[in-house]
Amino acid sequence: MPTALSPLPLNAPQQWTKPTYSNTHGGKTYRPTHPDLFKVEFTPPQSGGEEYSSRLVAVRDFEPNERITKLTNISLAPEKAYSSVQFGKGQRDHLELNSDLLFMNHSCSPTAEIHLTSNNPDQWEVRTTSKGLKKGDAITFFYPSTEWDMAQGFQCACGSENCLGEIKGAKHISLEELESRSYVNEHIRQLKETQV
Ligand SMILES: C[S@@+](CC[C@H](N)C(=O)[O-])C[C@H]1O[C@@H](n2cnc3c(N)ncnc32)[C@H](O)[C@@H]1O
Repeated sequence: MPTALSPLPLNAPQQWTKPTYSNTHGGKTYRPTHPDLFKVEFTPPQSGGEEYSSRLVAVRDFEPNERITKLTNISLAPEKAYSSVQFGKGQRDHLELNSDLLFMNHSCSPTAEIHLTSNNPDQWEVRTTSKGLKKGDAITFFYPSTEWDMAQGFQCACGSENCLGEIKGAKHISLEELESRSYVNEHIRQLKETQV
C-alpha cells in the first residue's frame, strides 16, 4: 500500500531475497532477476563475513544511451542504507531496488546512469552512457548522481584515472564535478542549487 508521502509501495511487488556469496554457492538458490541483460559476479568473502566486492556484469552488448532496464520491483526503503537509492529531496525519499541492480557498484567513470527524473516511477530506468556497453563489462553508476549524503561512505576502488577517492554523496562534490562525470538527477541538482 503506498504511503501518502511516497509514490512507491512499502514492499517489493515481487518477492526478492538478496543473493550473497554463501547463499549462491553450494545451495545455488540464486536466480538472476534479469538473465538476458546482466548477472552478478560474486566474490568470496575474505574474512568470514560477507563483503561488498561483488559486481554486476552485462551479458550482452548495449548501444550508447540505451535503456538497460526500467526499475521494476522497487519499494520505499525503511531507511537510508548502503543498498538504497535516493529518488527525491525528502528524508524518506529512498528506494530499495529489490533486484540484481543492487550490485551496481559506483565508478568515477561510470558505464551507466540511473534516471529518476520522471514524476512517474514506472519510467525510472538504468541507461548506458554515450559509450554503450560490451558483454562482460561491469555496469556501474556514479553514486552522487542519486545520493546527496550517503548512509555509508567508502574509499573508492574504481581504479579510474580521475577517481575522486572517498565517496560520500553529492553534498561533498561541486556541481561542475558532478556534471563532468555523469547525468545528474533533478533532486540532486535542486539540492545543490540551494546548498549554503
Ligand atoms: C549497493 S552495494 C553494491 C554491491 C556491492 N559491491 C556488493 O558486493 O554487495 C554498495 C556498496 O558496495 C561497495 N562499493 C560500491 N562501489 C564501490 C567502489 N567503487 N569502491 C569500493 N567499494 C564500492 C561499498 O561498500 C558500497 O557501500
